[in-house]
Amino acid sequence: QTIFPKEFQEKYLVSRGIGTGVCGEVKLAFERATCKKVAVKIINKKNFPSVGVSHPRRNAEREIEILRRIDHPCLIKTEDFYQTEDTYYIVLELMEGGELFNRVKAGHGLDEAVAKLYFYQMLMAVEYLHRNGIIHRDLKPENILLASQAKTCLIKVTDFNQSKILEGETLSRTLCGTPSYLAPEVFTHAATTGYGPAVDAWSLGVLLFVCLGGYAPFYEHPSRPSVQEQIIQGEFTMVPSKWKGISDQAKDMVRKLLVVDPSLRLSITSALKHPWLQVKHSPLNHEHCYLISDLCAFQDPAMLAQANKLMYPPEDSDTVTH
Ligand SMILES: CCC/C(=N\NC(=N)N)c1ccc(NC(=O)c2cc3cc(OC)ccc3[nH]2)cc1
Repeated sequence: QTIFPKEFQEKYLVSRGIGTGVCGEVKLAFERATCKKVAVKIINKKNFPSVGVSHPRRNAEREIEILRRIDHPCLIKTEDFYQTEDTYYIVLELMEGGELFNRVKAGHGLDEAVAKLYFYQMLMAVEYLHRNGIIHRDLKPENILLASQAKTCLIKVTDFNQSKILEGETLSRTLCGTPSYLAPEVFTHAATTGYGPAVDAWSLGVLLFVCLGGYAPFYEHPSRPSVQEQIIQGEFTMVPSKWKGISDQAKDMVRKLLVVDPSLRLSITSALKHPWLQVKHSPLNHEHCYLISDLCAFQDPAMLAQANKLMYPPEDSDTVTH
């Protein structure tokens, strides 16, 4: 049973567990003064053995640093923060819709229009992270939270435990000197240990595949190669019965993201320009439009124009809207 710091107890009344993760649990809590519902993520500093490269405490400190830096409508926001010598207590806005994982595990995919609305928001969130020198590296349905039970809702990306901050400063300091003695990889993979932002594009491809198809592209099966082998080969199947109602543009988006060679893989910015997201006949209804416009209000005007194009077909009468 988790014990909470006294000052935490004074401000919040903790209720039941609402989600579990590998590195701790999430509890529902009420702010006593306002009765406002919040989520509390409890991260035990010591609960992983200190094995492997990523030292748990450094991971947690990096995550806290990332949480402080980010501000985007599709990224989780922290409201309060407490720690004891062995546990972090992070108070977050409550995402009433829970994890995307529970929406898609039912075995069939989401409506294409809903998958598009969620995917578009994930792309905007990840594009913002990359623009701020952060690679998520652990995008999966458990880390996509839904704001409400409604199908058309805001989503937020969470869990920066595996995230990496591109060491821009060390790289720029390295490049101040005379470059003539620097090895080629300092320029190509210097900022990350072989990880580029493209890893997030691959994960978004897997996420989109699961949202549309209702099953994973790479999965354990006795008669199939290992999951790792399937991924390295980029081997996946769009089972006709599961994908028959899905548009060719949606399938094309998935295929261009699930490309093994990161230099050939669709980038996040290119994905935002893909025809599937430029539709004039978007089947999304008007409530999405405001949602997307509100979301994009945080972006630069170009993004807002982009979102409105997605939602509001041009005025000219000859545009066919299905
Ligand atoms: C600031 C911590 C970021 C984080 N994880 N970080 C980590 N694992 N290191 C994290 C991970 C999971 C969550 N989950 C939630 O907020 C959440 C709300 C919720 C509501 C539900 O039903 C209403 C069901 C599951 C839920 N998870 C929030 C944050």
